[in-house]
Amino acid sequence: MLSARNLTVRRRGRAILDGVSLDLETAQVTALIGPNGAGKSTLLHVLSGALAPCAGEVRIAGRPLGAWRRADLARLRAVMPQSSELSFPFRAFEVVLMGRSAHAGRSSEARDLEVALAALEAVDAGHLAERVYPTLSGGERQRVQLARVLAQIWPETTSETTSEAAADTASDTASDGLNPLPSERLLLLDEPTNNLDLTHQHQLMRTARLWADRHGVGVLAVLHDPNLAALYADRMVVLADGHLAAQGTVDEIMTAPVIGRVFDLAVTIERHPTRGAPQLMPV
Ligand SMILES: Nc1ncnc2c1ncn2[C@@H]1O[C@H](COP(=O)(O)OP(=O)(O)OP(=O)(O)O)[C@@H](O)[C@H]1O
Repeated sequence: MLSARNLTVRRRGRAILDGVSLDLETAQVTALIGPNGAGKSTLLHVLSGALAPCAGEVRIAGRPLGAWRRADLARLRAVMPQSSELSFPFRAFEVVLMGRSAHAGRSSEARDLEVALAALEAVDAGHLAERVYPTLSGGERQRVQLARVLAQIWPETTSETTSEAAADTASDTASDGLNPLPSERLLLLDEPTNNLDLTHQHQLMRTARLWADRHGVGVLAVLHDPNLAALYADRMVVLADGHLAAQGTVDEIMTAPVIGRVFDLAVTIERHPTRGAPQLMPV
């Protein structure tokens, strides 16, 4: 779905991303982990097209990022940045409706509202719909922002209005009218669990998992908690000092040598008692 090759970004003469290559597959959740300053947000900016790399290339569905029309790209992949400040007194549902702007001319106002409200329900924020966004808590805002990106890539074939949306995603047509858009979608999430309480952290990751499994969405999430990542992700990509330190399945990455080397932390790995996923403990 997405392939990135040899991405390099330099700032002040320093490579903050240095020759990073990765692939994101449909229907998979990939966790991007690494120490502070490793380059995770920078990589997400480059993958989303918000930042042009000094070298390297990103392709989505085989097409270079720059060759996509903005509106087509916006219906294919949604990006949740690390923070989204809004000073205007928008109501929460209006913030979520912003995610529907990519569908202008293709979707009715009624359908957009239906999707926005369903997306809020999907992140346990239906009760916040009428609240004024700047008055929400950090975690409440975070859930509204997640609803916004879900609304942006919401499956279009059904009028399903629950968090378990449609079982099948529509094929769509690019605005050049020639090439069908791939039916799969991408979600790029930068530290989506910031400010979320324990319950909502797990709920967010369950939502990411559900969208990967049910709708074939490829999810990349920057996460600071490897244990949370290991419970929900298929793969982990580890950045350290701008370099790709490791990538692989959760079992390949959640090992004492890899985690110890990257985070400079001695750990032991245990299995989750019921789910079997590897969980690390500092020693
Ligand atoms: N515009 C910039 N100018 C100079 N340095 C920058 C700029 N943007 C980022 N950096 C530096 O690049 C490095 C990577 O930053 P980035 O925000 O991508 O890291 P991160 O892995 O997301 O960190 P964190 O986990 O702390 O959020 C950091 O050392 C940061 O200070």
